[in-house]
Amino acid sequence: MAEQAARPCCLGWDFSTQQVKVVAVDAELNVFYEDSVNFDKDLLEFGTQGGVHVHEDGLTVTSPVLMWVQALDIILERMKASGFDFSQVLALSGAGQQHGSVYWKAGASHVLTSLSPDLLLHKQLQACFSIRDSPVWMDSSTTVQCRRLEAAVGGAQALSCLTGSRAYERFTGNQIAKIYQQNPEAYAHTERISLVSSFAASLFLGSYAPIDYSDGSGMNLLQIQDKVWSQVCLRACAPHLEEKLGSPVPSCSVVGAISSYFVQRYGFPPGCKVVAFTGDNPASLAGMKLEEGDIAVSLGTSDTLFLWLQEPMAALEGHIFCNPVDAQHYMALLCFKNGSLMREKIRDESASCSWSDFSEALQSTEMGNGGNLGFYFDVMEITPEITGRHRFSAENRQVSAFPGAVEIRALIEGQFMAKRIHAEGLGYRVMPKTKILATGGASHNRDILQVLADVFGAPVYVTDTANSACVGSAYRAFHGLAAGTDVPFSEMVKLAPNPRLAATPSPGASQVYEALLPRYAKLEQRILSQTPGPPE
Ligand SMILES: Nc1ncnc2c1ncn2[C@@H]1O[C@H](COP(=O)(O)OP(=O)(O)O)[C@@H](O)[C@H]1O
Ligand SMILES: O=C(CO)[C@@H](O)[C@H](O)COP(=O)(O)O
Repeated sequence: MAEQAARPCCLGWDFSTQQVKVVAVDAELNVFYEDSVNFDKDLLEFGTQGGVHVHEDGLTVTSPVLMWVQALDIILERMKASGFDFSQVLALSGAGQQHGSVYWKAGASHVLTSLSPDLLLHKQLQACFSIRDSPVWMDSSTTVQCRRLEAAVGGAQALSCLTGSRAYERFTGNQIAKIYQQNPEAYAHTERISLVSSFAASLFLGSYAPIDYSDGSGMNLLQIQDKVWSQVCLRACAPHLEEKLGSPVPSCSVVGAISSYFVQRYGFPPGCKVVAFTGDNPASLAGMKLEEGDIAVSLGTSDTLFLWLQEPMAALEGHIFCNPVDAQHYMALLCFKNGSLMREKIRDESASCSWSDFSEALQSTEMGNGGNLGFYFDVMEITPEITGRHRFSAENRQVSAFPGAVEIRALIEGQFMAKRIHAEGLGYRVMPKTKILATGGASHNRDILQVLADVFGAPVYVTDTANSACVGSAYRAFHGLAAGTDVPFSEMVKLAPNPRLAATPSPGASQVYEALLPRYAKLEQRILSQTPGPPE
């Protein structure tokens, strides 16, 4: 093979719900390498669906932590086999699905610091976890713990003011409380608790990496203005929790140099810096170069809508996280659990398992779908807390089914109308200059993006890769190289490719959806009033 020219770069990782992904970005901030390992397809032995195990109670959702480790082994071995020149990696950072938690067993730190380069990671970490099935963001089994936490701080609004969110079932503090109450022995044998992001950073660091402010904001434990753990929240969840979490750090922190394991096994340079990993949505904000006034829509396993905030605005719906690229600012986020996995189900039922048939259905149906509206929540939705499928005719009569193409458009229009209604409910407005930045796997689908543009009445832009969390992590790694120089992140990414226009609102779209949105909102309230909330 011809000698490859040296190409200094940074790596960006994403330990998301369904995959481990990596990109390599060169000094001109161009992506020149991408790979991913899909848990369901490439690690069949773990038997996951959509990267997770949904337990029999229908509420508990976990992922095997060793599956994540093994996926990293696979991707690194593939890179090595492809001849990737690890010696050019100046720094790396990454992201993880938010809120998930990893429980390192007492003594695991010694294993992490003395890994043999002759063996794969998963072979050496088999006995390092006191909980082998990590709770993840799709879990909704901790309602009892949520109410206790809110009571401990003076109510939902007080908790939202303190930590950026009322208590949410998927948030890590409530998950830790459940493990302490239901598995006290495992909790006692746990010497460190990581988020998925800081767990992944720990693998590269060869020691426990700290939790960053931005992903730490998704725990119901961090005071988002003072950026310290809330003692009252820690005490309400579990004893000795602060020592198990370690101290949180600014998201731009260089947390150390890469472990000798990676230097000896893969040829990383000993000075390769590890920059704090963060949540996948904060990393996506970095990767899309999101600016104030823009709205980001991530269409991954979860759907999220997020935007840049200068000041926190406590609310009883949605979340405020510390901003991952500007320590003085924040980001607001709404999360929708019935995202890509719901779209896949309707695709399989109504479009013969084919995305091209799915697209044809969207192309063959009119904006507004003849007044038909649908709500599709096969798992308990987060925003709002509704479950089940609910269909309504133009006359607001509940019906049991739609024809295939109508079903597909009802799903997509409903998902985007929900996003717009709940965003506007929090005071966010589409302004004349608003850009919608779309990312995530479904942002590959031009016809889905057209509906997004129509419903929001705003142009939709995409970046070259849908893996914005990976790209944002690589950008943050480059920014880490400039640590101590006070170069702002925005300055560092100026040269990065700008998002490109993917869809603009169709003529007449605003009239159609200005009429439909209030109907959708009223029907959502009707369903909410008929749906029992999550079990107390
Ligand atoms: N052409 C497409 N149209 C719609 N959805 C798509 C398309 N291609 C991929 N997807 C969806 O993208 C999802 C994966 O998105 P991704 O952002 O990688 O997920 P995550 O980061 O949560 O693991 C898949 O579940 C799949 O349904
Ligand atoms: O819970 C949230 C955000 O609050 C989810 O967005 C998770 O962060 C999962 O991310 P994806 O795997 O869907 O990207």
